[in-house]
Amino acid sequence: MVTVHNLGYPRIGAARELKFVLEKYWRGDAHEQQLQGVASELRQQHWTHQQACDWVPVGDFSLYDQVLDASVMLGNLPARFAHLPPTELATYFAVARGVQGDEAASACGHHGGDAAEMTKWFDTNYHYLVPEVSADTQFSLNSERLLTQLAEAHRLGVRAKPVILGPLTYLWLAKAKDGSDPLALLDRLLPAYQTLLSQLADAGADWVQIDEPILVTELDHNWQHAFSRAYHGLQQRGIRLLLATYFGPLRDNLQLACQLPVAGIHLDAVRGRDDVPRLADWLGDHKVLSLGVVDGRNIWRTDLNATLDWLAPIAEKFSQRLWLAPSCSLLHVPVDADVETDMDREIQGWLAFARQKLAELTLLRHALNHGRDSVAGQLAANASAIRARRESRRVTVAAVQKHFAQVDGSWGQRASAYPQRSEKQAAILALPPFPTTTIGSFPQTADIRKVRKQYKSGALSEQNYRAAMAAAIAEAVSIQEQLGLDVLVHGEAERNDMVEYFGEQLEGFVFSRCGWVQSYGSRCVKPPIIYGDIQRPYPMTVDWIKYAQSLTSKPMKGMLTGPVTMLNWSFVRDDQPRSLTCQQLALAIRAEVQDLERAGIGIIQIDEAALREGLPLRRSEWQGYLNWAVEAFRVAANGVADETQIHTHMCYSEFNDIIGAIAHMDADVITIETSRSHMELLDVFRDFHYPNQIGPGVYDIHSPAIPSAEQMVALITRAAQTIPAERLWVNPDCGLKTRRWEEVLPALRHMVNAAQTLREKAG
Ligand SMILES: CN1c2c(nc(N)[nH]c2=O)NC[C@@H]1CNc1ccc(C(=O)N[C@@H](CCC(=O)N[C@@H](CCC(=O)N[C@@H](CCC(=O)O)C(=O)O)C(=O)O)C(=O)O)cc1
Ligand SMILES: N[C@@H](CCS)C(=O)O
Ligand SMILES: [Zn+2]
Repeated sequence: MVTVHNLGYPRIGAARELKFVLEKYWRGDAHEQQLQGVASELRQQHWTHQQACDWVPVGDFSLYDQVLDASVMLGNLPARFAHLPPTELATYFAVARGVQGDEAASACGHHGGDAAEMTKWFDTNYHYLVPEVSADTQFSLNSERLLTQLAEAHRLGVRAKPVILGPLTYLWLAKAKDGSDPLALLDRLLPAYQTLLSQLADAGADWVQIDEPILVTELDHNWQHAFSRAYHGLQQRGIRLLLATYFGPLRDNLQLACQLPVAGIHLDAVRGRDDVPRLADWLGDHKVLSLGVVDGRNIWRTDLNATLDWLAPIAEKFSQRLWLAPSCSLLHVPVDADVETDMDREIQGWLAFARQKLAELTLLRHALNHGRDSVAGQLAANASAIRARRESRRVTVAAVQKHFAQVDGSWGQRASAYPQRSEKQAAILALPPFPTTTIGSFPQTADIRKVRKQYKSGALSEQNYRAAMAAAIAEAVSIQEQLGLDVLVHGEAERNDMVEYFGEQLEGFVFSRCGWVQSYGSRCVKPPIIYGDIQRPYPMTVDWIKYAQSLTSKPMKGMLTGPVTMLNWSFVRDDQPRSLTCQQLALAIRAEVQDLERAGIGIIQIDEAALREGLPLRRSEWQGYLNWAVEAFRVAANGVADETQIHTHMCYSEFNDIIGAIAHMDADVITIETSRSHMELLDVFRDFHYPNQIGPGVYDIHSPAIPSAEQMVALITRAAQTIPAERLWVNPDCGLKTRRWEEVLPALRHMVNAAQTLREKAG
């Protein structure tokens, strides 16, 4: 008998209940009790959604982030919060969001309240809070949260499988500020895990899922050895460990994984299917083989008949030792496709969100345990949905294919090299030294979002909606003129999201109404769905940018999202290589770039905020990705005359390994995140002799703190020691959409003053 289990469930709520109560709580409009009440209701609801599973994850629910939960459980909070009670909610949110202003002064000392660093969870658009460690770190177990949730689940009759982050992955995710090696802390960490497992056994847990996704990355000998050592130390009477790996194949770590003394192994059989024969051979006679056969990273229905054909011999061999699951936690997909009644019916029929994915798994279980005939009707319905998608005439568009066939190497090439282009651009733009600009978005105020909601629900006419957006743009332009910025932006008021906005206007995309996916904390994104060939039926931004330009004599930057970021932040069709879909996106963006140029816009920014996160988890595969990703950017950007200045923006701070690819993008100007690293990041640009212009961020937009002009002068002075001053721009780290005007106005005023000071100093 095959078993079905789940690795993790979306926790934000189908109607984003958790987001709304969290934000209420943070505003002081809800008590802790109310927050915990909603959280508990959500857990119950989610367990109900999963009740058909034989094992249901418990402990995957988090009020903010599962890695922060692990840090709290292991008693490892950043030292600057050490004086706060470690298990209190106020401490938890202080680490997640920082403690500001007066609160910081009283609670944490002058600058002690900075939030923990946030970064991408593997190759997803989810962000976790980075554990901070040092050579002195000590761990002490606080398992109350997990044990309470386990008791709650048991009370409700849930067949609970506690989920914990494994010790190696925890240390791998951690950053040591003192330069020490986090792996050296393993011996200090393991006793906490041993005690935890024994407590879980006492609390009646049978299986424990222990997540070690780093097993799908290239691990050196030290880490591989540490796995053996750790797991030999974690054997515990009365508890069976299911070692969960996901986001890729095990490959060179497969043998290691098979040799670990655990009771079962979960493999992502969507991305790691080629591993299955070896895993099945090497696993041994007693271990459970859990196969993630339903894609937890995408929203397409699974081809159940093909999956059954493939699974049948494995089920025969493993019998009750075969478990089925999604490939990874369902955190990365929305909750329910059935509520998407506004969506094109045909395409809705091709989709499976979290609830539908679990239903697919139980159907597979039924077919394997009781024969396919017992679910013949449902399997036939699945087959017809799969066939409908495969044969749909809406997926392939002849005009796109024809356009695509015309692309040759010249499309990615500017007419002249950077030195010639920059002279021409400088002559036209006549910008001062240290030109100031911003990254694109201005605060998305509650008013702006409310107006959009009214428009989308039909309560506001298109004319009135556009008038409201025009007013917001005009205000943003006027504010920038008053501030004295050199290159202006329109502020992106009309955009719900930098990816969704463009997807909504392109053919080949569909949109969900409620398909929210958590990005971090209470923040969510609604990734567009790419189902077919992509075309741009009409210009997407030209009217707004032209309007903004008409309000000022200063240069107005056109503002676009690049093809690689569009791809990486969407749910992408799985019937052709991602590189091909990316090229189609590139052609659509290229057409927009050329239309902006024709409309007289002389500076165009193409954001590639997600270029780096698309890097495969294994380094050996990086170059292949970078080749097509950079070429897609070049095709999008380089169809313009030398006089048009192309900017790109990347809001992350790790360029060391990809600087060659960044240089090959050949944008005239790149704006990057640097303020937190105090410009250290620029060393790599210097060492590489990066030739083009750079705008290193001088204002950390993730913090509500308002940097002074002096701080910004110091940062740019530091930057000028690394990069020639004539190639430096002055700008924030990223867009300002999540900030409030009260923070943005003084910060930008200081930024303009800082540039002025630098110009005076330079004489
Ligand atoms: C730069 N980042 C982005 C990533 N991915 C993207 N796709 N986009 C990004 O910008 N990944 C990396 C980072 C992640 N960072 C963020 C930052 C901020 C958010 C965020 O603020 N998300 C919003 C939702 C944004 C949105 O789509 N808004 C819509 C709908 C607004 C809405 O919810 N309206 C309410 C009613 C509001 C009212 O009445 O006042 C409703 O419909 O009920 C819009 O503006 O129209 C969030 O709130 O979570 C995400 C990732
Ligand atoms: N232009 C976008 C980039 C974010 S990465 C913004 O300013 O919000
Ligand atoms: Zn950014």
